[in-house]
Amino acid sequence: MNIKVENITKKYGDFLALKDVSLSVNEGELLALLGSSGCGKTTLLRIIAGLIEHNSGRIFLNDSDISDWPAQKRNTAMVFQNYALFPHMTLEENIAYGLKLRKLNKKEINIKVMKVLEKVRLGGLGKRKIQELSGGQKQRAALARALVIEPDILLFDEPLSNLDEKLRVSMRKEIRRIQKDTGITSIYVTHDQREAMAIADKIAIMDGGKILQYGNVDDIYYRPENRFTAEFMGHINIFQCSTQSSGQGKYIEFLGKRIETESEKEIVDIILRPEEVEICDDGIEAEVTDIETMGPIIRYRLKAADYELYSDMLNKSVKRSIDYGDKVKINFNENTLHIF
Ligand SMILES: Nc1ncnc2c1ncn2[C@@H]1O[C@H](COP(=O)(O)OP(=O)(O)OP(=O)(O)O)[C@@H](O)[C@H]1O
Repeated sequence: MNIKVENITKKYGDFLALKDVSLSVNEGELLALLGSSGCGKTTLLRIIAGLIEHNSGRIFLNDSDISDWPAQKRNTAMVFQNYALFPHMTLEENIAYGLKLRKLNKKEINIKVMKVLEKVRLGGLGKRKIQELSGGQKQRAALARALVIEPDILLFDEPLSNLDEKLRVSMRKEIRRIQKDTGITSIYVTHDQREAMAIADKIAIMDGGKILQYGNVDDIYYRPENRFTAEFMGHINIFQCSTQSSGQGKYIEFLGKRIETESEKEIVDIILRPEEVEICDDGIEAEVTDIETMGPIIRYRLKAADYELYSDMLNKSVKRSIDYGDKVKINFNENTLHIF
């Protein structure tokens, strides 16, 4: 199913939580809604599920306008951070619950439950009580319960926030595998940019009830359209620079390079990702003011001309040992600069 959301607005009292939000998700794709706390991610997800009403705008599944359909009719399933499982029931009973409501017979229910438990790798644990499952197993159970009803749309609301880092990484791979396997169109709410990049086909960056940028993972990371997106998607160097005019147009001078810009502004923000700043044999002089080793990557803090900036180098590509206070040469490809 394709999902299309057009010009959704949502008010809580006087507070405008969603401002004219539009987006679409293609059949079989996973869209991550990424933004910080309070930006409206959960509100949008719940509106799509039909759990809360919106003030204006339309929602389409394929070509059907479902804006006025009740939640039960939409055939969406939601996976929550707190699992929302029934603690007094066994794993099997939890998963069978939605099928019983749909009045399937016992045999059909049994087959579907067994199959989905295998899919989420919980086969053999069906008779366990929910309390007897680990955090990761509970999240698999929540996913199984969502999958078993064969939804058209899967909605994930920060499903991995309760798990520790290692489990989060393995569970997001698992969710990705299952989502690709089943081909169910999905929307995944998260505030973690690494999680979004690891799991999604497309990312929508949200802030203040608006979508600031929508695109595939590379677009969002390498071609940010605004400062917020660039800052949200990882560590950055950011500088302010004044623009100058020449006969041919406007330009900025930055670390000895003259860079043309179409910006009309007098002062622009320049963003340069640390992995684009290379310590090399030839280039701009800089002094090392701090070193942080992060396993495969070393992050150097540098002072070059009047700028402080970071360089992330692959540990194994650093040819000689570099110490605090050392003088080094740095370079960067000016095409990797983002000017806002
Ligand atoms: N029932 C409500 N009544 C009033 N305001 C609400 C209600 N629900 C949410 N809000 C407000 O709407 C805004 C968006 O909330 P929402 O839960 O959608 O954000 P979010 O991006 O999912 O944040 P989080 O990651 O913290 O869950 C927030 O400012 C929140 O305080």
